[in-house]
Amino acid sequence: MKPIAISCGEPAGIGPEIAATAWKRLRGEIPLLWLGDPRHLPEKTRWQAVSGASEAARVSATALPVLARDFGAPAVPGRPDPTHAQGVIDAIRDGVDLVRDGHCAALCTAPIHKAALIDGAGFAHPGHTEFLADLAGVEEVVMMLACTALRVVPTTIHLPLSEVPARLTPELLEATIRITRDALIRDFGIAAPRLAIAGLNPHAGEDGKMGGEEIAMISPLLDGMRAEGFDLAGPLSADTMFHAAARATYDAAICMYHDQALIPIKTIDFSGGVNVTLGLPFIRTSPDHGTAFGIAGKGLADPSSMIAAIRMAADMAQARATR
Ligand SMILES: NC(=O)C1=CN([C@@H]2O[C@H](COP(=O)(O)OP(=O)(O)OC[C@H]3O[C@@H](n4cnc5c(N)ncnc54)[C@H](O)[C@@H]3O)[C@@H](O)[C@H]2O)C=CC1
Ligand SMILES: NCC(=O)COP(=O)(O)O
Repeated sequence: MKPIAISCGEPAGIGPEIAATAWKRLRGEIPLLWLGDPRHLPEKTRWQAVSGASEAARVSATALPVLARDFGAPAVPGRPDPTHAQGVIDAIRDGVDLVRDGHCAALCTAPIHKAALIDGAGFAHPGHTEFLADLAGVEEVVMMLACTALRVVPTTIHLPLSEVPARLTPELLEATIRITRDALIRDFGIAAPRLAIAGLNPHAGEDGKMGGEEIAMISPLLDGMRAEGFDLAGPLSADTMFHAAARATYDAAICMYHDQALIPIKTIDFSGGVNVTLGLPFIRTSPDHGTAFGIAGKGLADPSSMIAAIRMAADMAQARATR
């Protein structure tokens, strides 16, 4: 198979070390191509500079293939350096180009420190999700986090909580539901996806006594989409839709804002969760965690989520190739 491109992420975080460990565990199984400055990899990493994806596919069983960029300076674990910011952004761009041009099967991004990119390079996006949508020229994309026990989707993503109600429009919620359902069918092999939709307010608004968005917007939209054949439950109380028996009734939970979606999944399975962007013209996954500055460079980082993200990218690519 073609390699999975891995963008380096924040060099002062755990991204380089979990990519190196993931290569050790996956070599011989999934070819990789790491994009970044090789000085930022752990010292003992067995890596090899390559000129592109086909060379990466050949060497990946014996060394971590690296498409090298010079970021100008080594990294100090835990201390992001603003001079690295442009290199971090360029590595993501390289990954997108490799995947869009058909050289790599998918892109798996290591975590970035958003503030460092904003301060160091004027990065205009709150995260990969929005940046990748911009690079792909796509209006609407969806963030989904998935583990064995749960899939969650935040309808609004990287927003201050105070801005959520105004940004939560029927158009956005409808697009989120449609993109999620299409992806569950296409990439996750679920023929008739069941979606559970959270309310915004406590007790899903308690019949309008604790907020009006459910009655005014969410319920009418869901009714209209049910008439079209969508299998939708809700709006549901967010506090009671994530226990095991409730999870068994749906394939993905559509939530109204970031923490409503991410707290349950990171609580249930922090090490196995994968962040996947739906609605892009290419495959992108990522570990569910961030840069973990406190443990960077200490050999303590758990590579499980990165490995799960690479495996999911490879599985999605395989599924698309065989259809
Ligand atoms: N996809 C991305 O680029 C993401 C980037 N971030 C960024 O990461 C930075 C730090 O965010 P935080 O909220 O502190 O979350 P974090 O996930 O970096 O850390 C939260 C806690 O989990 C631990 N942890 C995280 N990953 C671990 C691993 N693989 N093994 C062992 N322990 C691990 C950390 O040591 C810390 O105690 C922020 O700048 C945030 O924006 C956060 C999430 C995703
Ligand atoms: N909390 C999830 C997160 O911040 C990941 O964002 P993105 O960089 O994948 O858009």
